[in-house]
Amino acid sequence: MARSAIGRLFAGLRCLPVGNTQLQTQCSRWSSERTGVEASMFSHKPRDFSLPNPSWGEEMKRLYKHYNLQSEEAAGQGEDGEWWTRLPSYNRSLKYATGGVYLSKMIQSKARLFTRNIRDPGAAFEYVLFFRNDKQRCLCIFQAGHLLEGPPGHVHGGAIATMIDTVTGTHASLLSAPVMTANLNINYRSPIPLGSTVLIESTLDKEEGKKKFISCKVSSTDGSKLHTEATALFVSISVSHLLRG
Ligand SMILES: CCCCCCCCCC(=O)SCCNC(=O)CCNC(=O)[C@H](O)C(C)(C)COP(=O)(O)OP(=O)(O)OC[C@H]1O[C@@H](n2cnc3c(N)ncnc32)[C@H](O)[C@@H]1OP(=O)(O)O
Repeated sequence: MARSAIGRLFAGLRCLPVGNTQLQTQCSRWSSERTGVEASMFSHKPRDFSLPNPSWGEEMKRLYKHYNLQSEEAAGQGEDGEWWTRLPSYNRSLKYATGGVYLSKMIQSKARLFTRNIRDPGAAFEYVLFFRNDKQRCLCIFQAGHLLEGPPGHVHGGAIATMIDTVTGTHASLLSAPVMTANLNINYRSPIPLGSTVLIESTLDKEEGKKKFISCKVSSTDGSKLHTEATALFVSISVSHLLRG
């Protein structure tokens, strides 16, 4: 019972991140044809955290416009060429799941995505993710807020790791969800000033069965400074993997 409810939830969630109105509409339709559980998932309009807010600095806004424009132009151009599509981003995914070792009522009602759980705009993780149409690359514009301080005036290494895991994990999920991070190797090359905007780019290196190898780099927005490099391994899991405890 619990497994099938969560399986349906994952199927629904795979539709959610794709910033494609047609696909979302199809998913909504698909869901409403099934049980009321999925229908209720789409009956409200959750907040999309990757839309501009007043905390965004000039560089964040400029880059957002740049990549968003590519999506809009591509939409009018058909299937040819390369373009980026923005991914919407929500702060919860478990609300309607039932049962399971971890899915107590408390968790169902209070679970929030780690990077989206601070309401104060600009205080922590401000980011927007785009994926390229061939899904070989993802790109994230990230503005690091004052709550992410590590060394004075600079971003905490754990916060950087969180963003790398988020970008590469989202990338792997786009290829085949659900996945979990099996391995993450990070080299910190130069500190990231607090409040600055950086680019996080992930590239699919190879796929081997259940494994996806993804590399990632964090750099200044003009590309002149490499802040961080990483490689990550994601392994596809069955939904029952999350229920084992
Ligand atoms: C929409 C919102 C998106 C937000 C994105 C956020 C992304 C965040 C992602 C995470 O942070 S996940 C949380 C952190 N990760 C974990 O807690 C994972 C804990 N580890 C596990 O659950 C399991 O170890 C794991 C799922 C990774 C693997 O277990 P399995 O039993 O499924 O795999 P198995 O042991 O059968 O290994 C499968 C393959 O992977 C390889 N492998 C597994 N773990 C490895 C490892 N650590 N290093 C290298 N290789 C590894 C393993 O050798 C094997 O290779 P081969 O197929 O070639 O034989």
